[in-house]
Amino acid sequence: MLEEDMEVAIKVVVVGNGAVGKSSMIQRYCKGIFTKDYKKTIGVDFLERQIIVNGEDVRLMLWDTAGQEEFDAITKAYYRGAQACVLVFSTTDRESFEAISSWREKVEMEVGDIPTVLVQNKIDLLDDTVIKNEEAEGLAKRLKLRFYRTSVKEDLNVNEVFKYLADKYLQRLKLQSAEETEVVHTSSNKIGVFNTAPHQTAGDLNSREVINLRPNKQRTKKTKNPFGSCRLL
Ligand SMILES: Nc1nc2c(ncn2[C@@H]2O[C@H](COP(=O)(O)OP(=O)(O)OP(=O)(O)O)[C@@H](O)[C@H]2O)c(=O)[nH]1
Repeated sequence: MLEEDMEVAIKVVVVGNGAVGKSSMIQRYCKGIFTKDYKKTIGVDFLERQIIVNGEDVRLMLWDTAGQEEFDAITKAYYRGAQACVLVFSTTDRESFEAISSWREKVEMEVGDIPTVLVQNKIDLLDDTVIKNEEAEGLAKRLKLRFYRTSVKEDLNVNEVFKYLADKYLQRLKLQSAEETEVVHTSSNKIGVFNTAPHQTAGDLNSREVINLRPNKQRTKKTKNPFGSCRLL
């Protein structure tokens, strides 16, 4: 259990070629709607949703980045600080599948290794697929990523994608907390050893053994408003 009355906020970037369904996926997840119209994302957009994962309040901030290369310079800046990533390609767009590795590199260059998931969207159009199942699964294996097939249109597997990422992020956070506790524990043992030197004062010890407690989690105060779970900012 993490601290009470605190909620974990996770910045998630959704990336992939144009028209694969990134905006639609975020809209489906945060607003529960799907539209057939294609409106190219200019730069970056963001929506958020609060969920409970393993008893923890989690606020997912979903950043919708433009898939068109012309916006690359703008979108890259928004990867900074991202804590999880969704890589999306479309069942009916071969190029979007082949571009996945380069999208991953772009994100990794900015934020390193963060919880990431590979998503094949538009599986309602499987009859027109241009990517074999083995190819998609092979890519996921090569990149060591969990793989989901979604249809934003039919609302298939969208919730699962974000739940998995939140869960994975929380696991890392807990592991990190445990490691920090371990560091404090080890240092305090060392202070005990120093105590055997008769002329040392507490001040001396503190100046030698500095214990760094880093608030390394991005958290916000818990919102009590039950209607605040989905907002357009
Ligand atoms: N059949 C089908 N169409 C979908 C699905 N998801 C999205 N679409 C359609 O695909 C088109 C592109 O969707 P967007 O969400 O705008 O794509 P995007 O990836 O955000 O595109 P950019 O903003 O250019 O990066 C729209 O016409 C959507 O209605 C799906 O699961 N199935």
